[in-house]
Amino acid sequence: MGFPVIGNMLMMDKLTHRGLAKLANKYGGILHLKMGSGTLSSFQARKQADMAFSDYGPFWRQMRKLCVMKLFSRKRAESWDSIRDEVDGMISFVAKNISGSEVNVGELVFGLTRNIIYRAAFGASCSLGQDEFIRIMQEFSKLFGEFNIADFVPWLSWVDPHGLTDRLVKARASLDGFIDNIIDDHLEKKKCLKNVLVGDMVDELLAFYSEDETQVTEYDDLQNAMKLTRDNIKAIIMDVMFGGTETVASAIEWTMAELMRSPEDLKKVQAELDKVVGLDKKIEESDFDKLPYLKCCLKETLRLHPPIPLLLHETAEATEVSGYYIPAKSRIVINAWAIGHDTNSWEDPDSFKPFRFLKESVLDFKGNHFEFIPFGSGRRSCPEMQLGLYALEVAHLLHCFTWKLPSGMKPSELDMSDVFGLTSPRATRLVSVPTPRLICPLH
Ligand code: HEM
Repeated sequence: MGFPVIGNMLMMDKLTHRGLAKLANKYGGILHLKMGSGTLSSFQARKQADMAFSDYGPFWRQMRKLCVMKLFSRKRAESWDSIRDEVDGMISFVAKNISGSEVNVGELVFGLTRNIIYRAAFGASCSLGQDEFIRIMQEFSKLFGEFNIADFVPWLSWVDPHGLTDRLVKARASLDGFIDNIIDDHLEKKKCLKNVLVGDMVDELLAFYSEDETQVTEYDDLQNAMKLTRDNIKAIIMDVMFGGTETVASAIEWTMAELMRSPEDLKKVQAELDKVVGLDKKIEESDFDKLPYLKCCLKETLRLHPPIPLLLHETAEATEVSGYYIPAKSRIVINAWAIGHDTNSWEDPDSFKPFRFLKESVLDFKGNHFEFIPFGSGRRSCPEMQLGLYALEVAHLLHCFTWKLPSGMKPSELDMSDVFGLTSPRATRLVSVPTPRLICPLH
C-alpha cells in the first residue's frame, strides 16, 4: 500500500536490482509500485537533453542499428584495423611498462574500450579532444543517475536543490560545441576530398545529413528518404558512446575477476587458447569461433553480472501480462539481474560455473530465451547483440599475459560486490599482476 500523492516513493532506496529481487521474492515476479502522483512517463533529463534514451520509433531504431552494425561488423576492415591498433598499443604498453607490477585492470579496460569506441565514432584524427568529450559524458552520466523529484511529482518541478536544470543546459551546450566542431571538420574533409571513402561513424551519419531542420519521417527506402538533423546525429553518437563503453568495460572487468577467483577455469581458458592459437602468436579474428570454453565464461559472466541490470522501458499501449492489466505509458522495469539468478531457471545460480553453457548450448543471448537476457529482448534490445568487442579484449588479455592476484591475496578474498547505477560495475576495482606468456615479442 502506498501513501496518497507520493505512493511508494519512500521505497526509493529499495529500487536496485537486488532490492527489487527481494521484493519479487516476497510479492511475486510481477509487481506494481506507485511512484508519485502522475503517470511517470518521462525523465526530466530526457526532455531537456533530448537524446540518449529517446523514442523516435522505427526510423530511429533502424538508423541506430545501421550505425552500430556498420561500426563493429566483422566485415568492416577500417574498424578492425583501428581496434587492432588500440589493442596492440595496450598490450605493448603493459608488456613494456607495467609487466610484473600491480595493474588496475578496471581502469585499463575502461580506457581501452573508450579509445576504441571513440575512434570508431569520430576517427583517429579527433583524439586531441578526447579528454573534453569524456568530461562531458561523465557529466551526462551523473545527471542521468540523479534523482529528480519532478520526474515523480511534476508540480514540484520548481524544487531543484542540486541545480540539475542548470547543469543539463551547460552540459548540452558543451556537447553541442564539441560535436558541431567534429561535424564541421568532417563536412570540410568531404568537400575537399569528393570521393572520400566512408571512414568513421560521423561519416556514416553525414551520408543522411540535411541542413533542413524539419522533423524526420519514416519511409521504407532508407537511403533515399532518411534525413538526419545535427541533433539526431548528436543523439545517436551519445547512445553509442553510452551504450558501448561502460557495458563492455564492466563485462570485461567482471570476467577477469571471476576467472581470478576461479583459477581452474582460468587454466582451462588459457589451455584452450594455447591449443587453438599457440604461444607463438597473438589472436586473430578467425580464432574466435574456435574458443568454446572462453565463450562459456563470457556468457556465465553476463548471467551473473549483466552490465545493465535493470532494463527501463515504457509501454506504448495498454496490455495484459499473466492476467494483470498494464496501462499505456507505464514505466516498466525488467530485472535482468534477478532473471539470471532465478533458482527456477538455474541450478546453484550464485556460483560461477561456465561449463553449464557447454551443456545448455541451445541457450543463446539473443533474447529468445527469457531466462538469459543480458542484451535485452525484442525491439529495444541491444543493436550490438554479440560478444564482439567484449570477447576480443578478454581473449587478448588472457592470451598475452599470465594474471596473478597481488602478493598474499587469495582468490576467495576478492571483493565481488557491485554498485548500482545505469550499469552495475564492481564496487572495488580489480587489481592484478600481469606477466607476458607468449614467446613472440609483445612490443
Ligand atoms: C557486453 C556488451 C553489451 C551488453 C551486455 C549490452 C547490453 C545492452 C542492453 C541490456 C541494452 C538495453 C536493452 C533494453 O532496454 O531492453 C542495450 C542497449 C543499447 N546498446 Fe548495448 N550492450 C553491449 C554492448 C554495446 C555496444 C558495444 C554498443 C555500441 C557500440 C551498444 C549500443 C547500444 C545502444 C545504442 C543501445 C540502445 C538501443 C535502443 O534503445 O534501442 N551496446 N545494450
